[in-house]
Amino acid sequence: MNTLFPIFVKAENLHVLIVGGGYVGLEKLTALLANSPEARVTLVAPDIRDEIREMARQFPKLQLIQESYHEIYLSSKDLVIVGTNDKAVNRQVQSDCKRQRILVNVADTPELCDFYLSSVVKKGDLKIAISTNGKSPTFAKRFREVLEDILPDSLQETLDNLTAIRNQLKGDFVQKMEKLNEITKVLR
Ligand SMILES: C[C@@]1(CC(=O)O)c2cc3[nH]c(cc4nc(cc5[nH]c(cc(n2)[C@H]1CCC(=O)O)[C@@](C)(CC(=O)O)[C@@H]5CCC(=O)O)C(CC(=O)O)=C4CCC(=O)O)c(CCC(=O)O)c3CC(=O)O
Ligand SMILES: NC(=O)C1=CN([C@@H]2O[C@H](COP(=O)(O)OP(=O)(O)OC[C@H]3O[C@@H](n4cnc5c(N)ncnc54)[C@H](O)[C@@H]3O)[C@@H](O)[C@H]2O)C=CC1
Repeated sequence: MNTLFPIFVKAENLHVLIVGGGYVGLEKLTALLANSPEARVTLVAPDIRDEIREMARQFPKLQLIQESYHEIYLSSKDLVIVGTNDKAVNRQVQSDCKRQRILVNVADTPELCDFYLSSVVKKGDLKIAISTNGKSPTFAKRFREVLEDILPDSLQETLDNLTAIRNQLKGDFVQKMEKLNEITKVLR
């Protein structure tokens, strides 16, 4: 059974810690900032890839710390993503996070994750997150590409029109809901 509960997080309201500055750190950082460029992110690692240093120049809320992980860096963090090449460090970060009740993702170790990153389809304001319950991230990536191809760019216009109608509708909640359900029947 797939028991994952999907939510959409306002990452700009959070302070995220990324532990590890290699390929995995870069991948997760890119995924985070592509969706939430205003998120406050601290990345800690003794070796930090040049691409990450370049990103720090573009994203003022990204702070780099060239040090090894220490529990002190969990202070005032809401969410942690760890992907170092040292399994003992990854496990240490995970157990420190659990003790402090901070949600943690250990990039290549599903059993240590409180949450997974998803493949993300974006068409204007529409955002679809895809997960395979950890079964095949590659399938999630391919399915994202399929959805990106078939969703028309005009979708944003539809959403804008529906927002305008939504804002103009009079009546109580139930009346508005009925009207919007009626108008959107053509989408089925
Ligand atoms: C459980 C999860 C935890 C997490 O990392 O959050 C996880 C775990 C693992 N990934 C592994 C490998 C790969 N991951 C990717 C890609 C992505 N992985 C992502 C998410 C997740 N990966 C979470 C589950 C998501 C779900 O529920 O479906 C995506 C969707 C989001 C993102 O990371 O941003 C992003 C695609 C973004 C996009 O393009 O849309 C590729 C393909 C590629 O990079 O081209 C490969 C290589 C091919 C392959 O193995 O499939 C391995 C094996 C490591 C090893 O062999 O050592 C593990 C560990 C394991 O499975 O045991
Ligand atoms: N690169 C990939 O696509 C994938 C990698 N993996 C695994 O994920 C792990 C990380 O991979 P990469 O990012 O490619 O490795 P990498 O070698 O490019 O980077 C490792 C990073 O971890 C940091 N690090 C090491 N000890 C640390 C500590 N004590 N505190 C903080 N940071 C520390 C290093 O400074 C470096 O920035 C590896 O074990 C790899 O086997 C798994 C799946 C895919």
